[in-house]
Amino acid sequence: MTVETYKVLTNGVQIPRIGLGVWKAENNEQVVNAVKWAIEAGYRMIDTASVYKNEEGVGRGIKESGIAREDLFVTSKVYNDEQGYDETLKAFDQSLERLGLDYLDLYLIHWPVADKYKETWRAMEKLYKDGRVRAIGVSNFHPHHLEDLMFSAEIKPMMNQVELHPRLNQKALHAFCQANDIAVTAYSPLGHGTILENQLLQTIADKYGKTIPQVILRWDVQNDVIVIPKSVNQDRIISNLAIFDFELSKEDMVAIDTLHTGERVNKNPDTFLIER
Ligand SMILES: NC(=O)C1=CN([C@@H]2O[C@H](COP(=O)(O)OP(=O)(O)OC[C@H]3O[C@@H](n4cnc5c(N)ncnc54)[C@H](OP(=O)(O)O)[C@@H]3O)[C@@H](O)[C@H]2O)C=CC1
Ligand SMILES: O=C1CO[C@H](CO)[C@@H](O)[C@@H]1O
Repeated sequence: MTVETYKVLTNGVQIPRIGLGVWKAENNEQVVNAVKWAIEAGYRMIDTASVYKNEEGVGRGIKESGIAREDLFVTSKVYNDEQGYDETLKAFDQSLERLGLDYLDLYLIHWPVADKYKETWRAMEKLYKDGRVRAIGVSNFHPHHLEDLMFSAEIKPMMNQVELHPRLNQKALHAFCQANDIAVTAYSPLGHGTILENQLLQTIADKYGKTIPQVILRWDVQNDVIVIPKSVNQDRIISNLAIFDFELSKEDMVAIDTLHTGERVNKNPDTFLIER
């Protein structure tokens, strides 16, 4: 199975299959270097968020890399305390300013804040219609949130970014998204660094002469899931991208599916916002 390095979103926009995640790359110097190393290695997508407090570093990394803006796909997100119509428009401007960019490729509602996400979505639609962002979507939305949002939305979300890794394979959510033309991005694809040792994954990795992270990331792209592994280490940044030169067999894909336990490393969208 050949996998293109880009996926086409429902509105025709091309999104790279793999990008660099930068959550917890909080020190600006660290994020600047990670972004530059990633672009140098061939990454064409960076995933940040206002709450990561590193958009300025991401912007500097992009600028110092010398890459043409149109060759890069930049995602950011509106956080929970920034939601609402006017608040979202303002948060978007602030993200752009910190990034030093004049448009985003993808803007996401970070979490489904129950009493706010519909209003927030109207602002996302405005930003999209005004040409300030090339695609809009959500993150941490369960099917019931998506159904509720789509019921009143003028423009359907083009992306749902969710926690997804071998221990939480999100099969039902993915099927729901595919049926509704919503692409899926796996965040914490390496379980936030907790799925780096496993006998089954090691056996599969050895068979292909690859590492466990490469096997997991390849499993994602073969499942038509976009991935955004985070690393601030140059060797690991380079190695995580080396997933387009091998193919997992159907048997190995199914074997990886058996690792599902339903365990999360992040919060459950149904309870997180109640705690907020
Ligand atoms: N929408 C949302 O709510 C969320 C979105 N995200 C996004 O997803 C991205 C990725 O998720 P994240 O939770 O950061 O975790 P990941 O699953 O990407 O794991 C990152 C951890 O794995 C380590 N690592 C990365 N590559 C390798 C490798 N090849 N070998 C060994 N260790 C490795 C990193 O360390 P090191 O840096 O030292 O290499 C880091 O500790 C985030 O950075 C963020 O952009 C994440 C959480 C929530
Ligand atoms: O992307 C994420 C990482 O940081 C945030 C703040 O802790 C989380 O809420 C979110 O899921």
